[in-house]
Amino acid sequence: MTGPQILVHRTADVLAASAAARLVTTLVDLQASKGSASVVLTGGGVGIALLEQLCRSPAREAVDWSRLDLYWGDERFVPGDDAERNERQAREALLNHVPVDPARVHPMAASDGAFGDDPDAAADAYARLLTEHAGGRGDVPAFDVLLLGMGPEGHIASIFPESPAVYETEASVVAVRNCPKPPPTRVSLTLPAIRHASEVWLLAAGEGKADALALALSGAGEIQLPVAGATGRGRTLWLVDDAAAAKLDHR
Ligand SMILES: O=C1O[C@H](COP(=O)(O)O)[C@@H](O)[C@H](O)[C@H]1O
Repeated sequence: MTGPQILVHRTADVLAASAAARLVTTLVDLQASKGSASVVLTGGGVGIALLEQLCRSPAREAVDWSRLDLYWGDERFVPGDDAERNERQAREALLNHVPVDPARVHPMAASDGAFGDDPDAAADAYARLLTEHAGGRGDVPAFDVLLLGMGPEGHIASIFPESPAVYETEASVVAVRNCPKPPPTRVSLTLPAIRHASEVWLLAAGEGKADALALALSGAGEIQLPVAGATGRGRTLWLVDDAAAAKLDHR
């Protein structure tokens, strides 16, 4: 793999605002060139801050929200109205405030949803949805932009180091149990599904993320450090702040 392109921002706020501006421009370009666009959303501090910044930006009017497909990279498997839900946080930060087409917003199921308290059934259902949306070209759509946060131990989506999810090579979506970070039960895209994206944008802020980023650049494997396996087909972009970049010697 060629290494990620790394863009360092002064603070977490600057990073979120800059990533929001980048996303607007990217969506406008994609919609102009091929009519619609697809984005995979992430939970986490910077991922939600990006959506809040986008909501505040007058430039949001440049996006045709009705021609956008939205997916999630992972979800906390809790009731639909739980404040921990990545979906709920994304709706409150942005989606409730822009005219998205509800039929093109594709959340993962909640623990009180259509599949009951069965994360395997929820994961299988999301995998089927992705296959339908792939339009006969494989199991997963070619997402335009896939956003990821990262935990201090290098987890991305809900793929934790040395966990069963990181060994998955067949399924596009898996149920995740016994997560070291609460809540313990989740649903997540797998690394092969993430690598279907045209562009992967990793968002990381704060000194707690510095070691994992440095290790990933120094050749750590994806089993020990899942972020090392999160690459896009066309481009992998790390959008980070000064504190997260402190141990990188790329500059
Ligand atoms: O639990 C999760 O955490 C990661 C990272 O979150 P952060 O607050 O440390 O940035 C996030 O990417 C993932 O989507 C989420 O479910």
